[in-house]
Amino acid sequence: MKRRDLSFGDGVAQEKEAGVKVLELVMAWLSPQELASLARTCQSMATTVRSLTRDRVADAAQGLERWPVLIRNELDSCRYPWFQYTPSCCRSSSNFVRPWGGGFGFCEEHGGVMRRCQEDLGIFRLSGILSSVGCRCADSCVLAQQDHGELDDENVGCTCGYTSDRVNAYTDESKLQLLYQHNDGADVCWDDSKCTDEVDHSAENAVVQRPDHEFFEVSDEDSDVNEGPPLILECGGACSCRADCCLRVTQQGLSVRVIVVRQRFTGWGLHAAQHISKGSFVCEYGGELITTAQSRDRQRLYDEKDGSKFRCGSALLVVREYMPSGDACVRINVDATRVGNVARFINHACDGGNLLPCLVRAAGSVIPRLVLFARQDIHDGEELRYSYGSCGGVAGKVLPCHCGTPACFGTLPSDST
Ligand SMILES: C[S@@+](CC[C@H](N)C(=O)[O-])C[C@H]1O[C@@H](n2cnc3c(N)ncnc32)[C@H](O)[C@@H]1O
Repeated sequence: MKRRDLSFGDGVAQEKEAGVKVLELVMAWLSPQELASLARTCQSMATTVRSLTRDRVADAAQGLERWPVLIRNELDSCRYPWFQYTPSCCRSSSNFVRPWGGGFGFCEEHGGVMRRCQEDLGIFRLSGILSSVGCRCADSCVLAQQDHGELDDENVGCTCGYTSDRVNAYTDESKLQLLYQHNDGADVCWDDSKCTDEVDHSAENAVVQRPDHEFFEVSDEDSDVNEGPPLILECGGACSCRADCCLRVTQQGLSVRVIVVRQRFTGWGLHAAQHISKGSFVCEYGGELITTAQSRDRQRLYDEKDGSKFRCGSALLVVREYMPSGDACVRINVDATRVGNVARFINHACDGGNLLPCLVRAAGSVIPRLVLFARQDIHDGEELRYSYGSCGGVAGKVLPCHCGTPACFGTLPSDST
């Protein structure tokens, strides 16, 4: 009898047909006892596959983070979006992300998830341009001692772990130093919206991080106007310290417990599933590193498909790193729509939200990574949010903003480039 299954393409139907023929041949060969044993084996395999699938669906991180990320939808029948999980950024053609989510786990002797990722990709170890020189610390690094922003010459400590202002990026507890004293004596705060006692809620003064990008495009934009996210230099592949050194804060994947929650106006969102203290590293914005040309093509596709396949919005982020000279910037495009991590669920808030996006460049790496730190203490259950960029949408693709903050501009930021 000719079997046809109209729900599959012709190629698949032919394969199924061939499979049925093989099965018929096998059945003719086997004794009833052998057939019964084969049936039991198949049944136990099916049970294993079902439980594997269930576990993967129950864990948004597909087993690739240090703890599972639960998914909660008590609102509607919208299904959890399918995407391949990657704890960190990857090249779009890379085959290290496997359909079953397997691959690399924590691997201390090789430097943990991040270093493994970087080695697989090769792209983070390009020598030369923009890559910083690594430290020569044995085992774990020691923070450089600073007195009012001045380096103590007697105890210079590790040569990594600085901000682009040459002050320690982290405290002794590996928290981001959100407020520090510059060597001109002035207090410097990365988080402008929280520096003064009185927060200015006007839309013009809402925190402006400039998410803009291309895999590696240097352009000559005016950095007097465009301030990119703050830059941190961490230990990396060029250093001799161990993978668990205190200056690799952002290199071990998701560092706090979170949950993906379905929400009424903003689709899926990411919530804290524990108390997160101010300055803690939360996660990297993981996804496919793509070129600017690719990002434009994909954005066009996502804009067209909005309302159908990508109905909860795409997760294509453009970031610009502004050069200290002030006359050039590097554009990085990360698309977390099809390959991404938990950061793809973090929604926008016009007042800057409770997360601070920063760029981190590991010593020996060319391309910086976008990472998110808690800019304030965050309660268990609170939604995690940051500002996607300068407020206001681009003509033709204006999406309403439902952040609900007093600073709400009314529309989501979007990139026109
Ligand atoms: C990176 S995704 C964030 C996760 C997304 N909510 C989801 O369901 O996958 C960005 C998309 O989320 C939605 N979104 C994020 N913040 C929003 C906000 N404040 N108001 C309305 N929609 C928002 C928009 O559709 C946006 O294109």
